[in-house]
Amino acid sequence: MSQKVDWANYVAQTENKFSAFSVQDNQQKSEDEATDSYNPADDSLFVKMIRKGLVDNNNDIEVQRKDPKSPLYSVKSFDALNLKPNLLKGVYDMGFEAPSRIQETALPTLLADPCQNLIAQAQSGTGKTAAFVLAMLSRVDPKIPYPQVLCLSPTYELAIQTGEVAAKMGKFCTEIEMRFAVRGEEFPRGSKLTEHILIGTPGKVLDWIRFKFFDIQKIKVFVLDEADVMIAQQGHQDQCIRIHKELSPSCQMMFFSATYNQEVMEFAELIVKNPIIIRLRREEESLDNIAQYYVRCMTAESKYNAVINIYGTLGVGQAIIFCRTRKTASWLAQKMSGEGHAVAVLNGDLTVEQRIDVLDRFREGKEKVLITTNVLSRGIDVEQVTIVVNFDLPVDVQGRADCETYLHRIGRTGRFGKKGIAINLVDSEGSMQILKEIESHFGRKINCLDTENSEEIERIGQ
Ligand SMILES: Nc1ncnc2c1ncn2[C@@H]1O[C@H](COP(=O)(O)OP(=O)(O)OP(=O)(O)O)[C@@H](O)[C@H]1O
Repeated sequence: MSQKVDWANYVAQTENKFSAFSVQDNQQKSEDEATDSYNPADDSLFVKMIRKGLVDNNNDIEVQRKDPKSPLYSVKSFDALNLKPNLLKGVYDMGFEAPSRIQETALPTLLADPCQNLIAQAQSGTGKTAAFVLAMLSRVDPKIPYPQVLCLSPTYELAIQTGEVAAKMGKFCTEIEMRFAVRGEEFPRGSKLTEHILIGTPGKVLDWIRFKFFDIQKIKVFVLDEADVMIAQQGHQDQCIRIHKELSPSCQMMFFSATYNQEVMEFAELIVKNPIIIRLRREEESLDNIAQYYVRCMTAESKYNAVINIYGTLGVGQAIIFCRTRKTASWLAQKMSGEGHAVAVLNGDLTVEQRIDVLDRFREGKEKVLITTNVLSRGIDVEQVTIVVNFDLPVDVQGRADCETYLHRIGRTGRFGKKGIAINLVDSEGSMQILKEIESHFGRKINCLDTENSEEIERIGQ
């Protein structure tokens, strides 16, 4: 597939990304100076506990595939899914041996003739991207030189990642071309796009519709990745609905996400005509392969120490730490890197080039820890992430538990059946309350990591 993307555009030119930090040391100072009952002897116990949980991280995928309760369960092979030979070649070239449950169930619907609309839910890291990318590539007629498939993602990074998956899968479909519709991609007025697939973010796509760079009526497949946040009022509803309204009534709709709350699902069913719906029961939403814990950290110092301890457990793995605000993320990154730890920060303060550079470096393992905000909570796929830390628990604008964001955040580990650990730092009665809400929402116990309780050591590895 010839991608008309100037990759150099996406590579950061800046030598020192940390210069973009807005350091808020003063704001944190009083917390940092607070005394703490922290005991260095706890370190080794804590480290041992986490390491034990990650021993044997190569959960046997074959075993999971044969377990009907697993999201990786499948009875078919890729050969049985009626994919074009060059696509099948691409799938096998990526090292995929068999489809996951969502791939096996969604693809026959997505490839059926006449085409069917689909609203699909599957757990994070279980191959939704591959499912809709295969459908996108299958539906293209490469002989017609204009955009026929439009895929929207909530963030720049996710659009780029999806494009990279499409490029790999379509490696042998050399006649298919695609274009990113993201910040930084500019055209002279009057231009017409000739690529078959557009992958982008809603704002840029709306601009391109307005400038008539392509004819939205000719789009025959419309994919919404992270569909719930794309159509939620607090998310990108305005822009996505404006795009959706311009589509031809015969356009095939494909909505994918790991989460849909009731309200969002009702809205999705309103805007998608006669959809096939693949849904999970609440108790199926969180994955067994991600062990969830919380640590009580009643002072800023003990929160910071917990992060340092977790850093010490990483071995060959990597961690993503989620903070509520850009300020906290920058403060934490600077404090850690100031003490010689290999960490990076990715938040909205950085330019898009810097953001993609940070993510690339993290993927290459140059930094062990990525400190970020909700901007990276969804979709980002980095196989070696073994630990996710919620430095701050996710809350909505009213300050209530944001269970959907929680699930997406912890889903940055435990990709495709691997083992992962999610650790929540609880720093007040309020955050304990939020943790309890999350626990009862998913009906899953989040265990306390008590560094003085050696029985925990036994439990965490099971
Ligand atoms: N059939 C398969 N066999 C082996 N690996 C696969 C298969 N399908 C997908 N993967 C791998 O699993 C990982 C997770 O897949 P993907 O990113 O598509 O998950 P997702 O369901 O879209 O996750 P999220 O909800 O976080 O967006 C990726 O690294 C992908 O390459």
